[in-house]
Amino acid sequence: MPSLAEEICIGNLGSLQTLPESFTWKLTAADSLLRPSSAVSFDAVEESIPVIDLSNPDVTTLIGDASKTWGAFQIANHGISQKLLDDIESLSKTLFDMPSERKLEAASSDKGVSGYGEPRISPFFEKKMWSEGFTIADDSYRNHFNTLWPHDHTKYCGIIQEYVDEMEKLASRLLYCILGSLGVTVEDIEWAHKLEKSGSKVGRGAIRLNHYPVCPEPERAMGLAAHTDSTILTILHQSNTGGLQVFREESGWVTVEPAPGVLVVNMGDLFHILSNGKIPSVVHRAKVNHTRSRISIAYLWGGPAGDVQIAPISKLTGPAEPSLYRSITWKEYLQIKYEVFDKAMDAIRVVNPTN
Ligand SMILES: C=C1C[C@]23C[C@H]1CC[C@H]2[C@@]12CCC[C@@](C)(C(=O)O1)[C@H]2[C@@H]3C(=O)O
Ligand SMILES: O=C(O)CCC(=O)C(=O)O
Ligand SMILES: [Fe+2]
Repeated sequence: MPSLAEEICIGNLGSLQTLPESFTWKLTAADSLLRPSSAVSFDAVEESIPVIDLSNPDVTTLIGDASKTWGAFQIANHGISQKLLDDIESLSKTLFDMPSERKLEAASSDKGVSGYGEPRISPFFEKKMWSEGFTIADDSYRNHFNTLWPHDHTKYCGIIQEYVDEMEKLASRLLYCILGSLGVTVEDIEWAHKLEKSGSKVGRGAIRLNHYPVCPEPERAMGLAAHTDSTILTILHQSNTGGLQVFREESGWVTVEPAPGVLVVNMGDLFHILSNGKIPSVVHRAKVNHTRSRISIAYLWGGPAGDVQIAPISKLTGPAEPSLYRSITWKEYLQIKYEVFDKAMDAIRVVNPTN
């Protein structure tokens, strides 16, 4: 008979019959570091973020409006095949269905972010989150996949490779579209111009496979705590079970209902910097479920590879609108974020903005 302490392991949360104290969220300001006002409730309001058809001739206006008001939207007719979405979802299922000990063999090392484990934001919260996941941030996933699937790793690595290629193309297409709505062209940003010319083969992103097991007391638990993504933008595929909520000051928490083949797009902190504050980075979280486990796959896009500086676009700054943030590389931003978390944007804000 294992002791209670042994039973509570992130790899087998789904087998627990009661919610341990360490997983019970009280929704005080400490549970929602980014927007204390968002801590007030577990409930969501009856509103929804727009679904935008990418083949609509008004796509630029629609996407521009949604990213400015919500910092998030959903997309249909995005060109990602249903087969690829199904493939990566079943890869995730196969992984999370493994016994805890097997999954832990692919655990991320202390130094690395890649591999199996808790969400990266966990250390900033008092309570534990009801989820497990696998992060792909560099090529080390190939070794992990070798350990997890000695016979099938080539097939699974192929799916990841294809997913990364397709998502990178889609992410840059969305960037160009949102820039267009701000009256900016790719030529206005040196790195974006290079990216466009190279057919977006020089960008950088990460994938996070998230699994939220069934939970005995979903009302008091949290799958993934309120956060913003440290990206330019994130493209999220959620399985047919919902759980994602986005926060808007005017509305409160809004549930993003899953629909077949529809992807969610979130604006991240780097887009906020790039747009000199015109595009909000959306605060979002994942709730859990009593009867159904849930999988989501996030493609976190950081834009340019290498040590390229991301700065407010000069066309969007001027005497009346001074640059609000200093320039920063993605790597540097991630370092700051995982030192000071909710204060990361303040840490790079220009104190007395002049031009
Ligand atoms: C490239 C990134 C972006 C990371 C950190 C690193 C690898 C994993 C990403 C996520 C994925 C899950 C949510 C998040 C908030 C987390 O805990 O890990 C993300 C975080 C961020 O957007 O800050
Ligand atoms: O599971 C979800 O719906 C949200 C996941 C998420 O926010 C992330 O991976 O960054
Ligand atoms: Fe996120």
